[in-house]
Amino acid sequence: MGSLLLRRRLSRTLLPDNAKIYESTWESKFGTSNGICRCLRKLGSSVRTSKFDFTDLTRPHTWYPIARRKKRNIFLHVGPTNSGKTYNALKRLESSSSGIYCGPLRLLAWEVAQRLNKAKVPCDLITGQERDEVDGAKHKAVTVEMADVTSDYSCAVVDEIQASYISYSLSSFSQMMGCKSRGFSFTRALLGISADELHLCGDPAAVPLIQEILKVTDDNVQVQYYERLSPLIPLKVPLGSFSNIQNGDCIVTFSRVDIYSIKRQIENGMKHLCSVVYGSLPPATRTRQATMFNDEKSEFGVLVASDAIGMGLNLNISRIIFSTLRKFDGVETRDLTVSEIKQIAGRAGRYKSKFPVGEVTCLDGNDLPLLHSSLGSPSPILEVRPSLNLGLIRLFLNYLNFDGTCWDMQKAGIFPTFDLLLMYSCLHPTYGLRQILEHFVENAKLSTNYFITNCEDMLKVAAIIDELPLTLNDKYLFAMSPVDVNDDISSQGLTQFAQSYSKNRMVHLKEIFTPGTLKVPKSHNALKELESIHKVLDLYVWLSFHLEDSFPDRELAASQKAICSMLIEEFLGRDGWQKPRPIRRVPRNSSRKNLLP
Ligand SMILES: Nc1ncnc2c1ncn2[C@@H]1O[C@H](COP(=O)(O)OP(=O)(O)OP(=O)(O)O)[C@@H](O)[C@H]1O
Ligand SMILES: [Mg+2]
Repeated sequence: MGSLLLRRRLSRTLLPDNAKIYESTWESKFGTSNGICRCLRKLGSSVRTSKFDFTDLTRPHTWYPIARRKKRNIFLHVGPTNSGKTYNALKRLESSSSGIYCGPLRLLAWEVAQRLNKAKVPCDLITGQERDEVDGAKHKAVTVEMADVTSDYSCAVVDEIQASYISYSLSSFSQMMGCKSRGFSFTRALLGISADELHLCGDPAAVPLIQEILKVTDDNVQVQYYERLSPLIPLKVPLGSFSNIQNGDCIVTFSRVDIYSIKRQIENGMKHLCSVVYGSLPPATRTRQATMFNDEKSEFGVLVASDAIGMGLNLNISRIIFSTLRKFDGVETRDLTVSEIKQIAGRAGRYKSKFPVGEVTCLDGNDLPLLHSSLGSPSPILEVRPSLNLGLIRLFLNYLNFDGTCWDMQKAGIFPTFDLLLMYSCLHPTYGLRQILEHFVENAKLSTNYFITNCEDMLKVAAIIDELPLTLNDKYLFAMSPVDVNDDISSQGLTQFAQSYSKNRMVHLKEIFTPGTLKVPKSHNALKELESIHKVLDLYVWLSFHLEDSFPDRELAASQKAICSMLIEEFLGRDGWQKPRPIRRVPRNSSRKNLLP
C-alpha cells in the first residue's frame, strides 16, 4: 500500500474518538493494534518521510464525525454564580426525549441524576467510579470525562464550561487544570457531543474563546446572559473574632490544617458545631457534611470549608467569611484572583433558600479593601498580545490586582488520546510511555485556540510503570487513572496495583492492604491517612471498570470505601464538643472483617 493511501486512512482513522467507528476497517486491513504497528514499521521510512504528521492536532473538531454531521443549536448560559444558568439548562434537559448532563464533579452528576429521577425522567448515573443504570433511561448524568461522543442526543448540558479553558500560566482555574484530564475532557465534550441542543453553562469570560472554537463547526451559537438572582452584600466590618460567628456562616480557608484549627476554635466557644468541606474528603462525606449544614434541624449550623465549595455543592450559606485572601497554589502563596473571590463569595445567599440575601466579609479588617475591590471589578478583559513577556504581564496584573484572564491568552485544553500515541509509538518502538508523551507533547502542532494540558502527573506515573512489563495500552490506562501523585499512599497503591497486574493479571484487594490499616482515626495524621486510603480504594474501583477481569473485588472496595467514609465522619463528629456518639452500623452488605486480610 502506498503512503498516500495510508495517509488517507490514517487521517480518517487515527483520530481519537473515531477509533470505534473505524475499528472494523482497521482490523480488516491491518489486524489489531499490533498489526497497525507492524504495518507502519514495514512502511518505515516511507511513513516517516510522508507528509502525514501524527503530531498535527490543529483540527480537533474533525475528530468527531458524528457531531460534525449535525448542525447543533448551541446555547451559552453565562453569568455570575447563583444566576440560574444550570437551572434553565436542566429544565431543557428534563423536557427532552433523550439527553446527557456532563458536570465537573461526581457530586453534581449525582445531584442531577437524583433530580431527574425524582421528576420521573429515568436517568443513569455514570462516573469513573459509579455505574447506576435505571430501567428505560434515555438520560444520563455523567462526569465530563465520561461524556459520550458516539451517540446522538436530543439535548446535552455541559456545566462549568470555563474549566475547558485556561489563561496561559495565569489561570484562575489552575486547580481544575492541574488535574490531568479536566481541560481536554471539556473540550472533547464541547466539540464531540452530538445533540440537537447543546447547553453550555459557565463564566462569561469563556464566551469569546468558545465562539472562536465553534466558528469551524458550523453550529448555531446563541449567548444568554444572566444576572444574579439574589443580592450579595459586601459587609463594611470584618468578623474580627470567632465569637461573632452565627448559624449559616461559612468560613473559607485554604489549608486542611487551618480548617480543623478553625473548626476547633469555633466549637470551643460551645455555641456552634461545624461541618467541614474540603477537596480530599471522600465525595460522599462531603455531601453528607453539606447536607448536615443545610439541614435546619441539625446542630451543625456553621461550615468551615476550602475553595472546594466554589463549584458544585448547593449550600444554604448566609455569610461567607474569608479567613485569608491568600492561598498556596502548589507553587507559591499568592493573592486570590478576582474570579476566585467572586466565585467563592457568590456562594452566599441562595435564591429561594433560607438565606436569600448573601453577605460577605473577612476575618481580618486588613483584607477588606482587596475583597471590596475584587467584588466591584467587572470581569477582566485585557488586550495582551501573546508576544509580550509573561513575567512582565504577571507583574502588571499583580500590580493592578487584576485577574489573569486575558482573551488573547485564553486557550482550550487538548490532549492526544491513545490512538494517536499508539501511532506515534509505532514509529519509535524503543520508547516507553514517558518518552512517547514527552516527544509527542514537544512536537505537537496546535492551532492558536488550544494548548496541550499539563501532563506532569501522567509523566510521573509513566516513569513508574515504564519499568513494568505492560503493553502501551495498559500503561496509558494506568497513567490516565485518577491517582493523586502528590499523595504517597495513593501513589504506592497505584504502583502495587500495576506491579501485581503486570505479574499475574489479577489484583485482589486483600493482597494490597496490611492488617490494621483501617482504624478509627485518633489524630489528624491518621485522618489524612484514611483519606488517602479512600483514594486508593477509589482508584481500585476505577480500574475495575476498565480491567474488569483483573480487578474483581469492586464490591469489596466499595464497601471498604463506605467504611472509610464512616470512620472519617465519626472522627468529624467526635472532634466537636458534643459527647462522642456510638459508631454507626456498617452497611448491610459490607463486613468489617473484610477490611483485613
Ligand atoms: N427560575 C427559578 N425558579 C426556582 N429556583 C430557581 C430558579 N432559577 C434558579 N433557581 C435556584 O437558584 C439556585 C441557583 O441556580 P443555579 O444553580 O442554576 O445557578 P448557577 O447560575 O448555575 O450558579 P453557579 O454558577 O454557582 O453554578 C438553585 O438552587 C436553583 O435551583
Ligand atoms: Mg451552575
